[in-house]
Amino acid sequence: MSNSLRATLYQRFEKLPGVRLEQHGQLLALRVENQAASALVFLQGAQLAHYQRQGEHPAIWLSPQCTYQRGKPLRGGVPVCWPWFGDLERNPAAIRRQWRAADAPAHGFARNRDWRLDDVSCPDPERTLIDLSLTVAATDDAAWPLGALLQLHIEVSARLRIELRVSNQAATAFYYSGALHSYYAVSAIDTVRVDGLQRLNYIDCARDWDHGRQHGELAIDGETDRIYHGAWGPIRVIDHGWRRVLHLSSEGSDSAVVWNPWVEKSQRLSDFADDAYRGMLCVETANAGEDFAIVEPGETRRLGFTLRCRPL
Ligand SMILES: O=P(O)(O)OC[C@H]1O[C@@H](O)[C@H](O)[C@@H](O)[C@@H]1O
Repeated sequence: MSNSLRATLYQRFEKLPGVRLEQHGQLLALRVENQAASALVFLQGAQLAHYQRQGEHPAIWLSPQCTYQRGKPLRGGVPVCWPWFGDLERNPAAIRRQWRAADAPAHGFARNRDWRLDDVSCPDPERTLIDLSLTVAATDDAAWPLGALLQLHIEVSARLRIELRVSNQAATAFYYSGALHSYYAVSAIDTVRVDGLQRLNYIDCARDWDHGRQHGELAIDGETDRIYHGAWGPIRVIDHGWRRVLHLSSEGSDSAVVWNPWVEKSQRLSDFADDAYRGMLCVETANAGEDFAIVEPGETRRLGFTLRCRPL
């Protein structure tokens, strides 16, 4: 980012109450604090890295081992996965065909790019609104030669709301899958149960993409990597250790991904301590598996979630 752009951002936003720009390693971030909550959002990937209600435990988990490098997504927070979810090879042919380069980064390229910070506003002492965007122009991106505008709206208040809007700005329709890949902070993974997935069918990505069906609340007691289909209703992460419920409701999503790497995969993951799996759980608001989207020219699609933290 050029110095003049950086200076403009400081000039525009640092005078707002509770708003500060911060440099973390090579990355620029926006810290906001209001009477209800605090948050940290990186311009790279429009990645929220922290959200905590005043006086409570953090709701979002971020690895203390992050190295804050350009082009490398942070381990934790809410990475924006787009225009494909996970391994490109596991996506429908219509999505695979749109990528023209040899190497396909896991979870797409949006989380590695610099987004624009379009606006920050503080409509009242308990609410801060943040808007970021990323333009992918057909003409300057040979690897993904389509035209898209991505806009991410974040509300930091007593609740956390994140909405991704995907608009088609070109003459050709495109397909995508993706996710708001939330890493939630939990007291201890063995005291956590996930409610709201009962009777849903899932793809078990950790067990050869086998198919399964959820019976009862989900307890995490081994590597878990599942795409649940038909996950329209609210999902509750019940944390008995912190006596807290993370209540999630989603928009524009028919699928939810639940991921915890457990013992062995933790040892292989970048920027992740061997025992970090105990303090986090990903419940991702997704368009994944058979739930993918097509965007016609001029159309806009949305993917979003609202997080409410409630006492148990
Ligand atoms: O290490 P990454 O690319 O951030 O991905 C982390 C995980 O993200 C999850 O969404 C996937 O289901 C997992 O398979 C993957 O391991």
